[in-house]
Amino acid sequence: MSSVHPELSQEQAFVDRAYQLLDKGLGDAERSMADFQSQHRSTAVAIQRALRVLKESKGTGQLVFGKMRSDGEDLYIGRRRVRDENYEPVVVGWHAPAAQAFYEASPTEPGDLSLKRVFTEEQRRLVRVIDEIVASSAGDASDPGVGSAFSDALLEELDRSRDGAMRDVVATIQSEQFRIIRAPLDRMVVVQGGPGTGKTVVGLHRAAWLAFNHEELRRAGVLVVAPSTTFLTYVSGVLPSLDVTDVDQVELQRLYAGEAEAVSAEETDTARIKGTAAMASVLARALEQRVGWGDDDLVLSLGADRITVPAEDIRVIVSDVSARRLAHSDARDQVRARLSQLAHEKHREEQRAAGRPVRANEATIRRLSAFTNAVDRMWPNFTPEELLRSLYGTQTWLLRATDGLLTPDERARLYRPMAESIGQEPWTEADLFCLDEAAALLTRDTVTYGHLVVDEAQDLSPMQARALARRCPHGSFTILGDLAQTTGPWLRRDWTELTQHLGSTATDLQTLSIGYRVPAPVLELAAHQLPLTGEDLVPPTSIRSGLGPPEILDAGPDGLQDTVVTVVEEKVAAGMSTAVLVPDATYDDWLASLRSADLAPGDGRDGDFAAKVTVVPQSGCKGLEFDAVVLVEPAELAAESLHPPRALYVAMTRCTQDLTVVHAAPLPPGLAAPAPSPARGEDDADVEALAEPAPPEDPRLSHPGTEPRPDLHEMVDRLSDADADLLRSLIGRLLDEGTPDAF
Ligand SMILES: Nc1ncnc2c1ncn2[C@@H]1O[C@H](COP(=O)(O)OP(=O)(O)OP(=O)(O)O)[C@@H](O)[C@H]1O
Repeated sequence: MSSVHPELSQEQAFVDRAYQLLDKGLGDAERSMADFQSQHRSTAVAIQRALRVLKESKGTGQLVFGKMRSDGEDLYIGRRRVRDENYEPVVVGWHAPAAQAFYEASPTEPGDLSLKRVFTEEQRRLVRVIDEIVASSAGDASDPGVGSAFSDALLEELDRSRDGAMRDVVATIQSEQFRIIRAPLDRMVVVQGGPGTGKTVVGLHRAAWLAFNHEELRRAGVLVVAPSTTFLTYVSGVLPSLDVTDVDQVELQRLYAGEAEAVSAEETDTARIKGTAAMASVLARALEQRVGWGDDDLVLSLGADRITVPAEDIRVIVSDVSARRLAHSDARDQVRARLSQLAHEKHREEQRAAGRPVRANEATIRRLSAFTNAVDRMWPNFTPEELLRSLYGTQTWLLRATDGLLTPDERARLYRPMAESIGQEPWTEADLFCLDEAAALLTRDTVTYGHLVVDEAQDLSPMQARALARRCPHGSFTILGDLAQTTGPWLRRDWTELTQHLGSTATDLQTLSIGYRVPAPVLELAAHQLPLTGEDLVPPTSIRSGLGPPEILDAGPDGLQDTVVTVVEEKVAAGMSTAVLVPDATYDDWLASLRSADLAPGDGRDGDFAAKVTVVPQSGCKGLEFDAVVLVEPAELAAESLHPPRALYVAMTRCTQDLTVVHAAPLPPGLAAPAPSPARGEDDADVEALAEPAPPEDPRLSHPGTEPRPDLHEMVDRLSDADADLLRSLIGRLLDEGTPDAF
């Protein structure tokens, strides 16, 4: 622990002044808002939102977290820009170009800096000031071991106790991370890194950094996609604390914005079939098969008169419109217009030939119920839910739609009788992505973004990747993941196939190899699982020592519950946030028994991480972290997993300090004894069988273009000059966005 820094009180005075300026700016902005609000409600609401974000970000502290000196000039770096009364910058925002040198400099590679100082603040009081680089040490890289490259500021930050919510790391971003954060936008950046290497924090900081520095991106939108509600809850505080308002966050399962929600589970094999890219072709073909006309002419009655449209002419309309590859509903509009035009022509010809007056125009013809029935027959209207449930529930249609694309067994897995109503359909997660694909075929009006950050991407199915690709038509993605942590049905050896489904051609693969979370002895034990996968997978290098080697406790046949409770009590007494990580099958029992032991555990399934103890199901632990983890009955956990060594590797790498394994059943391989040497393992055959090459582009499945979103600046343009000026200055103060200068 560092002693009190000689310049602490001087730095405290600076921090005090920065807060005073910020408080004053906020007060002024709030007063101006009050005047403004009554006149322009919608704009005022948007600004209110920005104001709230600003207040929240201030609440997290660390308004000023660093200082650097270059050529004798000092520059303070903070969570956001602060200006003085004369509008001169006092603190540079972390995302501004001027702050770059702060992040690029490290103790071993100081660059032009003669001082890099990092502050830790609590409730506006500086509790620590650490000099990472000082003139005398700058450039001294005589000890290039792993430890020397990491500053005390980083190590102290990593040692801070976890409180169930991910924090931003603006004060201690490392140079290898910063390079990824500001990597070019015009390609897909894939970040591969083991557990705890900072992929999630890097992804979130990149989203904020890009939104701040690229106005066109703010207009087009930035979206962060999280793998689950639990995970989203865990990370949701980071972006607001980074002073960004223009980044949306959503769970993968909520991308589909239609009526259906996933309410049922299904067998992995069925989910896998629904996730293959072949399913996109099945849906496109299924829809095509509902389009057409038979051999009978269309006869419309107009009082005593008849209009006859020959079958042959109707089939020409269908094939012409089909050839245009429009969205199904747009095509239907065209079919309807062409059919009414043709029917009107036939009516005119027939009436003229019979010497009778023309009785109807096109609009009248379109109102005839026989006409609407005919359009429905040749080009039926569907919602995505109607299409998918009728396809699943109609054996003959399924047979035709899947012929040559799926095996009979795969087809049989898709069949399910229709529920009584759409609202009662047992939709599953995999169904949601089939519905999303169907929606794109039907209307192509998906909301799109300029950039997507996708976390835990190793588990994506091709159909999920396609849903993401539709939302990011320019292919500007940040893909975060770890191939070693795949726990679903999509095992992959590399990222190529997935990036193809995401529709990107230019890909930049970045690797993170430093482990910031898991203590080295814990990582060492967890890494015994890697050879068991049969893959050549390498764990990260941990920079933490934690509280020593993991403990493995044999609780005996009747002692499991008592042992777990005792261990949890010890960890909580030591002040550690503790997860009890259990097999899914016994989750409810463990929640109940820890409740009855008066431990007041949070329910990890609901993202309830505020309690000191949280029960977490193994299927929902990915991406999370706690000070201490008590891993219960690993053999059971392995037995219910698709890829046992990978599931154990994920579960064992959730702690920042301490891992205890408690078991009554015999331990699984790798925990009981050293793992066998790398060889073809149990997952190996699966990898080859399951990685699915991207199919050639199917012309029926094109992706939509970008729709720019209106933003605050556009709203301003619609106001009168005086209001616009007032508002511009407000936005400048509140959002600090679109900064023309380097600060
Ligand atoms: N530069 C940094 N400064 C401080 N803390 C950091 C830094 N980088 C990473 N961390 C911390 O390390 C921990 C792990 O980071 P993160 O969750 O982003 O890793 P991950 O690679 O996404 O892990 P997983 O693969 O398990 O999802 C977090 O607590 C994060 O705040």
